[in-house]
Amino acid sequence: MDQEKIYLDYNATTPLEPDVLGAISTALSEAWGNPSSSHAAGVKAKTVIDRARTNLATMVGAKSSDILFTSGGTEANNMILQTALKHFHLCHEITNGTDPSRGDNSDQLPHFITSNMEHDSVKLVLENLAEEGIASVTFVPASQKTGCVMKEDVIAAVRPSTCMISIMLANNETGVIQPIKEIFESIRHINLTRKNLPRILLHTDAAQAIGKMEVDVVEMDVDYLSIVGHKFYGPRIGAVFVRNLGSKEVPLYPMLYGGGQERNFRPGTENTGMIAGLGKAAELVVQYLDNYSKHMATVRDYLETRLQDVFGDRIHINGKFATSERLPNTCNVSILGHGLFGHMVLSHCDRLQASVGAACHAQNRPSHILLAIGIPESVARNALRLSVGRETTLADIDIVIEDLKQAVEFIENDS
Ligand SMILES: O=C(O)CC[SeH]
Repeated sequence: MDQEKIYLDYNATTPLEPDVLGAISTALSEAWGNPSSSHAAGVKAKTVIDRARTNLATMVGAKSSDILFTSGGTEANNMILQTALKHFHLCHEITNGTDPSRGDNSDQLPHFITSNMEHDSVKLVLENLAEEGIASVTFVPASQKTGCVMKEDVIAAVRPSTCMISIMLANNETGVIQPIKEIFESIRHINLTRKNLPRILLHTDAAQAIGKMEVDVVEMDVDYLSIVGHKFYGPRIGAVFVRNLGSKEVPLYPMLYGGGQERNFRPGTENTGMIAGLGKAAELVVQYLDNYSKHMATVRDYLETRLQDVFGDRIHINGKFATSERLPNTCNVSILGHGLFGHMVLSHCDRLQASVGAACHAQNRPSHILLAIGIPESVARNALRLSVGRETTLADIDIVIEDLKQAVEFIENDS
């Protein structure tokens, strides 16, 4: 009989909390009206949506009028990046000629600054804009001493045509938390001194951070923030925070045109059921974040202790830096040894369900994110990304450790 699987891939996706499922089911059965309709059925649906919007705003310290629902994180990130591109062209004269110090026309194009560790829904958007000659992009390498993008390196990358800085709040593979508040604070000072130049807009993708650590848009002083429901036990839709949405200072341009929903920023008849679920997931984070993060940290730390107990100095924790913070639930670990490739070890585990890196990346080659923070290829290709959840127990970890032990022994005896 198949033994119960132990899921340690919560950074890839999470199950719905039962209360979230209940909220979705109730909304689908009782608030099915068109939220734009003025009759009772429509008003009922709109009320559900407004309550969800308020819960999301509370979760990130925002005004509810600054929250917009999207189909997910990919749409949120694309919308924000495309907004910066359009805003550059709509609002700023492009300086003629070139900057001699650069010897090219890169200052004629909107310039983006990001890190070399972003999720593909930021990385590939910017890579494509650069390849098509529509924008110029600086991918600031993370420090190999901290796993973080350094403020000084971001500042050094700023040029007159810089229109946006987009850096994720916490990395999905290593869990390393980026110094967003510090970086954006320094850029705001630069914005104050820039005359007749594009104001540098500030975005962070908070997909992996929400539900695991405090996320406060006022404290971080961001202009935009991306929210992804299925990373914090919510449904697979998302939302964006836009500071003072509708103001000229922080613009937002629609990628879709239609019936005027979401104040014309994101038209399309609202997905009331999923929005209700997202709102409930946010409500639970507001209520229980401290418990969630403490529990996950306890379990993750126990996991790393047990790994070291069993595998000793063959264990390399990828993304653990003395001066950087990590998400409480993430352990990126390599078991050193010939043939112990991450995907091989996982394929010989009977009970563990995890990944070697981002679910949307190939699982049979070293992660570019680990290589980017200086993990040697021989270590990176043995990486396992283990991410614990709200329900993960110490007993689960004991099972996982035994599973990994037998998988490693099998591979080594077989080689
Ligand atoms: O697995 C992840 O890290 C996110 C989905 Se590509």
